[in-house]
Amino acid sequence: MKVKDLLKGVEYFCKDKSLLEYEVADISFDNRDIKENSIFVAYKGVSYDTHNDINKLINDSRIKVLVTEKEFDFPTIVVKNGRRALSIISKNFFIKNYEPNYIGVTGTNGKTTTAYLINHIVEFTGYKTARFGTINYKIDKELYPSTTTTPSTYEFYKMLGVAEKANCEFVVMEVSSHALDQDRVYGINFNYAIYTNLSGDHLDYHKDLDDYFNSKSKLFTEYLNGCGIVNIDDEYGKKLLYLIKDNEILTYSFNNNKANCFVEHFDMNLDKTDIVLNLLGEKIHFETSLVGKHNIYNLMAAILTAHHLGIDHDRITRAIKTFSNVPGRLEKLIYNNIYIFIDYAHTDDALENVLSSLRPFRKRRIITLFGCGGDRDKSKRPRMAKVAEKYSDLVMVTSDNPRNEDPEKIIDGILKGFGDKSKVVVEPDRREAIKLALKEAEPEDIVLIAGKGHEDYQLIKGVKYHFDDKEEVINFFEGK
Ligand SMILES: CC(=O)N[C@H]1[C@@H](OP(=O)(O)OP(=O)(O)OC[C@H]2O[C@@H](n3ccc(=O)[nH]c3=O)[C@H](O)[C@@H]2O)O[C@H](CO)[C@@H](O)[C@@H]1O[C@H](C)C(=O)N[C@@H](C)C(=O)N[C@H](CCC(=O)O)C(=O)O
Ligand SMILES: Nc1ncnc2c1ncn2[C@@H]1O[C@H](COP(=O)(O)OP(=O)(O)OP(=O)(O)O)[C@@H](O)[C@H]1O
Ligand SMILES: N[C@H](CCC[C@H](N)C(=O)O)C(=O)O
Ligand SMILES: [Mg+2]
Repeated sequence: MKVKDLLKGVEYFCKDKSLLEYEVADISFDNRDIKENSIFVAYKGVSYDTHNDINKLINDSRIKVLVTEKEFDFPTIVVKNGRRALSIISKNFFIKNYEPNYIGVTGTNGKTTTAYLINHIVEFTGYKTARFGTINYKIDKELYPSTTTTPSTYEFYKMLGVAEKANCEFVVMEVSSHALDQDRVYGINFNYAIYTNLSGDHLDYHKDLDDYFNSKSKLFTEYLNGCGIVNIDDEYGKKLLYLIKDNEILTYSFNNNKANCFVEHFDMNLDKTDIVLNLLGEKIHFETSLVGKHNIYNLMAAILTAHHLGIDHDRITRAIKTFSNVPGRLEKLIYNNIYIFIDYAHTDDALENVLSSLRPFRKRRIITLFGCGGDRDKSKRPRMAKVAEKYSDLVMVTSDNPRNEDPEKIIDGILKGFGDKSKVVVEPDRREAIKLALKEAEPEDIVLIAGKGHEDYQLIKGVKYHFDDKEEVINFFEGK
């Protein structure tokens, strides 16, 4: 493709116009992965600035043209923002004329579940979809491993190119605060933007909660051209209402009857929930295998979206009835009448939601096992301990993904949050900790194994080991 065609929609300055006439075969942006005959886009990233390698890059024969954020004493194409340029260049390279219905979900918790629900309802209705998120990326029936919750911009547009060829009419995706901050989806106009909630997480990356919120709100203020769907039980959700301009807004709340969707009635046990919602004045009654009050929020967000898309209520309720579960989200296993739940709760808010949902069904004890990820927000560690202590009869503190941190140090951070350590057991080896928890459990106990959900690995000092909470439970009881 010609460089000038790749640059359509990018503001640039180029002294040597002949660069624009070059033909390139791919896009590069990483010095460890330079493609033959490519245009290289340099930018200052979170931890690395490829401008520092410019002298090597200019002499690399695989690179035909360089796009930079500053001028050098050799010709480059100069742009103000390299990340944004990379997004538009990737879009022009991979996509021809693709205008599906884009549905983006953001918020601290509930993105994956809400995106799965929406995707399911839309597929049930007969549309072809693409879905991007934490667990995997899906294009029609094809699954791809997920790298980050929202793919990097190059990967994102590459996948959209595949979705275009597969004629997917919908793209349902999680849009993380990191992705918004890093312009990974720059170039897309979302038809729907959904806000779930905001609570303490990622404060290693974002300066504070307001900064975290500002990144999330970009989905509504910069990327939305359609309908915003907002949880108004959340304080930041209320703020968001004032920021959304020139777009329709639909709201949801548990019991605020001024919201466009709220709960009239619900009846929940550990297997299913029966719900009556008020949906823009009409009652909608359905049963779901999802449990937990937080999932009612996810359901409201999904149902509002489906309703606005014009999907009739009967079809929505039938779709929800056939929705089984999201892997690793309150995934239930029962052995010897012990109820074991695997859940991805890795923030205090998520843990609070899950444990407060399980607590009413406690016949005997609640045993909670969790750890915290290394190289991630340290402030959530003691807060998670506090929540675990509040709802549990026994807490097993272990490792999550230590990454490059010392597991003992992470555990020390967690232990600071407990008021009373008498019901806390520490076992840094997650496999051993799961065994201990299950050995300890007796019929009618509830065991919550939190933090890793669907993950089938453990990251320790740069090495990815196979590890799967669910597999550990099955092995324990089935003696493998
Ligand atoms: C901190 C962070 O978010 N980093 C992400 C970000 O990095 P960045 O673009 O700023 O890149 P950088 O590492 O500073 O590098 C800048 C440039 O130099 C290049 N480079 C870099 C290193 C090098 O040796 N050579 C080199 O050429 C890079 O390719 C890039 O072009 O952009 C990259 C591409 O989009 C991401 O892969 C990378 O995610 C890292 C791997 C990561 O772990 N991110 C996590 C925290 C994350 O994004 N999580 C969110 C939220 C999950 C949730 O919702 O809870 C997610 O969306 O998954
Ligand atoms: N609406 C919600 N409000 C609060 N907590 C929730 C909600 N939905 C799910 N959770 C809790 O958060 C965990 C993660 O849920 P989910 O994967 O749907 O969220 P996510 O936003 O995609 O998370 P991540 O950013 O880690 O991918 C669940 O396992 C559950 O414990
Ligand atoms: N998207 C989240 C996932 C955390 C999952 C948890 N198991 C951990 O490793 O901390 C993050 O990257 O912070
Ligand atoms: Mg997710």
